Amino acid sequence: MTQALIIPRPDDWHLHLRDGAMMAAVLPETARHFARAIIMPNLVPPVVTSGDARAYRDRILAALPEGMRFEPLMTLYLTEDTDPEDLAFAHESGLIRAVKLYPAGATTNSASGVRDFDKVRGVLERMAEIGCVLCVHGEVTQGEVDIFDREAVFIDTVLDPLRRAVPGLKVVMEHITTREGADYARSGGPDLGATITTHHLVINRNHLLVGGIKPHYYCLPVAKREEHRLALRAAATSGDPSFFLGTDSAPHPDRLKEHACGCAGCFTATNTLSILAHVFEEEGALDRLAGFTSQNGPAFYGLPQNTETITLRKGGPVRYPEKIMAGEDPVTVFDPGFPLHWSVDA
Ligand SMILES: NC(=O)N[C@@H](CC(=O)O)C(=O)O
Ligand SMILES: [Zn+2]
Ligand SMILES: [Zn+2]
Repeated sequence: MTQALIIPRPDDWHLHLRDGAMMAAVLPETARHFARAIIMPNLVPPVVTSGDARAYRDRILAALPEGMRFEPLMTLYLTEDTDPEDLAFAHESGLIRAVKLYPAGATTNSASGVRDFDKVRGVLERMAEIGCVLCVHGEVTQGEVDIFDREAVFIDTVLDPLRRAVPGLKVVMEHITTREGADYARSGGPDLGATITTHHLVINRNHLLVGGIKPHYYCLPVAKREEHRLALRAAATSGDPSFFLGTDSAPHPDRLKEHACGCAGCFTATNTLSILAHVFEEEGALDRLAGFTSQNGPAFYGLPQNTETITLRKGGPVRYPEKIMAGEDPVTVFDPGFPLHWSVDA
């Protein structure tokens, strides 16, 4: 018996498209299934001004294959020098939907991020006034804080004080990886949301480290203990509108992942929906998949839900490529470690 599930066309509320040949390779992988995505601004150099965002949006649209539709929802990379007037202009004109906060040095291409939070207070207050969402990479960067504790410490020492200092600011905790993250997001009221990635619903830190290091499972925030993975699964499948999908699909060439100092990022765009259907079915929550992938995100961002639908169908094993090519560079597709049976109708 084949089982089918029709859901509104999903959106991805946290996506890395990169630029150039990599963008050309990965953009169709997302546009095939997703209507819109929040596009991360951590290019080198980063997307800082409205001019940068407009030029990047135009490059994305130019790279979109004939016949595919996709709406990039642009973001600005918050720096200590961000001009609040330029930001407000970009937001009011509909060019950007959010601003991204990277603590300096926290993750891939975050060197221009924020060191001194007092320096961005004025910009954050302006954002609260105009209703612009702040997306946050929530990890502290102090060398003395253990990498597995960096998210929980960030919540207590940075995020909570920041939200108290700037009431009314809409914040998305990006790619939460801990029970503490899920609990904080759940208790934060309507101005606080959290994205959860596909891979953090599937892997814990054992998958990364036991039996040999698996560079394609290395991402930031790093996968935590099993109890945290289970807390994320409970949150994602709970139906709570605070939680929505942000795949954080983050492609890197294999030569930089399989390296003595491998880059952080899992490339999941290709098989994300098949994996999510599998996870939600395992949790007995297929009826809540649409909320997570297609409804809670637009509601948080104040955007309409997509009117088109996609059909997921359960059948024989789903085939997907082990790697895709970005120019001459192979990029490994995330391997969930189990066969997938849910496919998306073309
Ligand atoms: N998630 C990751 O491990 N990497 C992201 C950056 C980020 O989202 O932190 C990337 O740009 O590669
Ligand atoms: Zn991040
Ligand atoms: Zn990311």
